[in-house]
Amino acid sequence: MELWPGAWTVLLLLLLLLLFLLPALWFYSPSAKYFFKMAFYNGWILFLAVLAIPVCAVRGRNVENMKILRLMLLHIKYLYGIRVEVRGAHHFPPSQPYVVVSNHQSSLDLLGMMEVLPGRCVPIAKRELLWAGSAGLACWLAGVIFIDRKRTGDAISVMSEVAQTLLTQDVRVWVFPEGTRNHNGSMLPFKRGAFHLAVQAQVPIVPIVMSSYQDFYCKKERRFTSGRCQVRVLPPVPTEGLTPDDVPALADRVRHSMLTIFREISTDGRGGGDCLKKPGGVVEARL
Ligand SMILES: CCCCCC/C=C\CCCCCCCCCC(=O)SCCNC(=O)CCNC(=O)[C@H](O)C(C)(C)COP(=O)(O)OP(=O)(O)OC[C@H]1O[C@@H](n2cnc3c(N)ncnc32)[C@H](O)[C@@H]1OP(=O)(O)O
Ligand SMILES: CCCCCCCC/C=C\CCCCCCCC(=O)OC[C@@H](O)COP(=O)(O)O
Repeated sequence: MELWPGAWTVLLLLLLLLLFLLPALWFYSPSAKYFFKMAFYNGWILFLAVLAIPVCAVRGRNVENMKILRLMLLHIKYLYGIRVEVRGAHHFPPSQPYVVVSNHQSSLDLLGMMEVLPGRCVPIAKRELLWAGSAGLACWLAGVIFIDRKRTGDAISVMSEVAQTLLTQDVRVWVFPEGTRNHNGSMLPFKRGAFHLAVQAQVPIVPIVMSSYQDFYCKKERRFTSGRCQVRVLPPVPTEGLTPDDVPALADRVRHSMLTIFREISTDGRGGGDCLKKPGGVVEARL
């Protein structure tokens, strides 16, 4: 086979790029490192999902498949040198349906989530995730509940169906009540779906707080190093006897308790900030 003469030069340049430029970028450019690490994170999850799909497909769409995904994802924290410390796991009610609510900083939340995910617990996710290739299909097979955030009525009726499922099929649900990722060192106002869900099903709410990632991860600064994160499970909040009228106060109370813990367990004691590092390594808080 004859190659176009210039092709050798191109191949040689590509080889040089692989051998020297990429490692050099890795070592000397934190932004490139951030980019590679995030690309690998997503790519690795997509790859693992390809492996998980046939195994999960044997059972069809089933919440028990979430155990398989969980086991397959647990090692990722070691690849990234992230120490996840879990506290308060004894607060999970032993055998009953409940609604977990947790803060949502980034797609890295998957690491903390898999660390504590209880049995028969399904996350509620935005519908767009269903189209994330193999990851979307794996999520669907594991029973992840998808909602269309652009159609409030549809999202609410899905949540109401979930309330029925909670009771009849003994499942737990994991909701990110901020409704979107938020990495600004605080928590967004909580949307009320999770709280309506818990009140409709009359099941407890289990709040979970993941400490700020800002010591080791900041999207804005393109910074991603190794680090540690604490996942704190708070005592369950009962909803027995509450009505829809009680939902706003309930949501505020839970958010307040979570924010207090978030500030307490985030390493700079203030829950980070807008990850703006001042000279001297002090993180300026923007709460
Ligand atoms: C091995 C490889 C595996 C690879 C696979 C991948 C790996 C792992 C698998 C699992 C991991 C998956 C993890 C996925 C995480 C994804 C996280 C997300 O996608 S977060 C985004 C989606 N989640 C949410 O949005 C949840 C929080 N949102 C809400 O609760 C919202 O309220 C809503 C979505 C229900 C509606 O939102 P919106 O349209 O903005 O409307 P609101 O203003 O919030 O509400 C309008 C009024 O309606 C009231 N309301 C809300 N819910 C109910 C209800 N159920 N019943 C009755 N009324 C309800 C609400 O209170 C508002 O009224 P008001 O008078 O203003 O209070
Ligand atoms: C062939 C199609 C290829 C698509 C490639 C998509 C790449 C996605 C790869 C892996 C997915 C990893 C699963 C991570 C799960 C966490 C999801 C997540 O954190 O979603 C964000 C969502 O909560 C809030 O979204 P917004 O902040 O509102 O936005």
